[in-house]
Amino acid sequence: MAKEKYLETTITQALSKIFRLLWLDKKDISAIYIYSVFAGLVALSLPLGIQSIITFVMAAQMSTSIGILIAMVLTGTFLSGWLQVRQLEIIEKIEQKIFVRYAMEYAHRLPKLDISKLDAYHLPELVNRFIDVASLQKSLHKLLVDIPASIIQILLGTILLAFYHPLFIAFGLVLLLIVVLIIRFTSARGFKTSMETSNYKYQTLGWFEEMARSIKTFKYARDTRFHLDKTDAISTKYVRARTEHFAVLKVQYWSMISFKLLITAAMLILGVTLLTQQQINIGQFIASDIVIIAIIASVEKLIVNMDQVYESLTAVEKLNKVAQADVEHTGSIILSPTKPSVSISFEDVSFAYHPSNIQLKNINLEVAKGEWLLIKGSSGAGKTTLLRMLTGAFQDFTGKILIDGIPIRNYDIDSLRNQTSILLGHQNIFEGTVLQNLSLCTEDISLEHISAMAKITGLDVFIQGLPNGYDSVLDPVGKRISAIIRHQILLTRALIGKHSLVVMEEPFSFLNQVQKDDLTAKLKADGSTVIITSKDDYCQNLADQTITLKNGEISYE
Ligand SMILES: Nc1ncnc2c1ncn2[C@@H]1O[C@H](COP(=O)(O)OP(=O)(O)OP(=O)(O)O)[C@@H](O)[C@H]1O
Repeated sequence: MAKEKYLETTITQALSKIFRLLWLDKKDISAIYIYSVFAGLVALSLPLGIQSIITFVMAAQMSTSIGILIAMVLTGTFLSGWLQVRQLEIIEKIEQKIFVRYAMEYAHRLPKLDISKLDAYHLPELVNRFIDVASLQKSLHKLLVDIPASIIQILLGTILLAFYHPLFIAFGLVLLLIVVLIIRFTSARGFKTSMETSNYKYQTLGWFEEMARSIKTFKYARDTRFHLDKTDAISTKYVRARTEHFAVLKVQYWSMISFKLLITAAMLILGVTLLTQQQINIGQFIASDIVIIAIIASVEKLIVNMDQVYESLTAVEKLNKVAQADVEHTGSIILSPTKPSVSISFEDVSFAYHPSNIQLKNINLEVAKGEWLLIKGSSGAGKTTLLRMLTGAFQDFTGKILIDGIPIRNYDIDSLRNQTSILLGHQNIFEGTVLQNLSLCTEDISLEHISAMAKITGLDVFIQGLPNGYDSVLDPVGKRISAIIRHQILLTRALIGKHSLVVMEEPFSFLNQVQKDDLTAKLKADGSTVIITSKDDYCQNLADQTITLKNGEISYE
């Protein structure tokens, strides 16, 4: 499991990321705030209306004005409810958009991720970060509605109190300043601990995924506690991180509670003093109390929603781990689809996955158009690495790799891969129908072409035996199919389309003599340049050249 690298992100950077995300919906969000201000004002009209009603009642002035005031208070209540529903509608729309935006970003970016930079990660584990869309959606409501509404309510309430006596506002502002300072100085730590908590959450999830993936290993293992011990170790770290996070939240909660206590005490004492000194009347006293209660309710809302701020910042950070991960480099030259073959040359090429361990050393080779190159070598010699270089997967090699005399880095990577028939051990079957697995729903591929390729590899017999033929659904990773069928599916997939270059790892394994001959005949007829690895003696006489790799170097022994 790769260690999370995002602990270094500061809260300011995280805030700017969430700001950039929300900026996309700035119109909707502005509407929410406009509604918030209106809702705040309407809510405050309530105490003013009640104050007037009490003044009328105290003065024993039962007139039609009371009826109008009551109607106004009721209208205000209805209006604030309506504004709330409008806000909810907008938030719902933004939440839906965020889901779709991230889903599309993940789908678009995943196949383009820079594999060389993500080597340390297990991608199926990495994409677990998508579940943070739900955390973001959940906290978004608090972030956009509840928290701003509370802040607006507190500010407006404090301003309104100033109309009763200027002392109210001075006191309120000092308290607000204290709260702001406490949040300012504790939030960086709060974000850091929130990120740590989240890291351990994903480690737990990643570990369960790993256990599930290799379930048979654990099932058939001798009496072991390894799975429990490891889970226990991660859970302990999670609990420790969470306790630290909660400690930060507690400081913030207590500062809010102190604010609440102080404002209640001060306002009540001040109110009673002003009332007894007859500086305010009973109606003003009751109204100011209603405002104070509203402020306290808002402070309480802030307290309970405090952790949601961290949750949303952390969620965006996690989601961006894939949504903003580096994508692979691509050039601008389109490899023409009309070329039947290409020439390949490696000039003094060296490559290392990690600087300390060079996998390919000073490779020099020339493959003319339409030629076959067979690469041999023992396990770990660098055969697959050499083939992968031709797919444009790695860019940070030294030396030159030229395709038709043009550096491979200059080619548009999609056009290069469209013209290359690729069969590598890293490819796999995904959960979908046989047809989807073969064609990946490429539009310009006919079923006749697909079945012709399936006939060459011998896959047609398997498909004909399936109850739903091409529409039969395969398990993830092709779990319930045999190794030969798996190979035939991947080989057929690689053959589909028109290619000027064929890059294949062990294409002939599992095939019977007829299938081998059919495959050879097809590749020879196409006239493509073919670069393959094979342990099969069958290939010996097919290739125009054969090289043997030994520890990443061409061996001339
Ligand atoms: N993604 C990777 N990150 C780091 N090292 C890697 C990676 N892929 C392969 N290697 C290492 O590079 C070396 C060459 O591996 P490669 O897969 O190219 O050999 P190979 O000749 O194809 O072996 P095999 O026949 O077993 O597939 C090995 O030491 C391997 O451990």
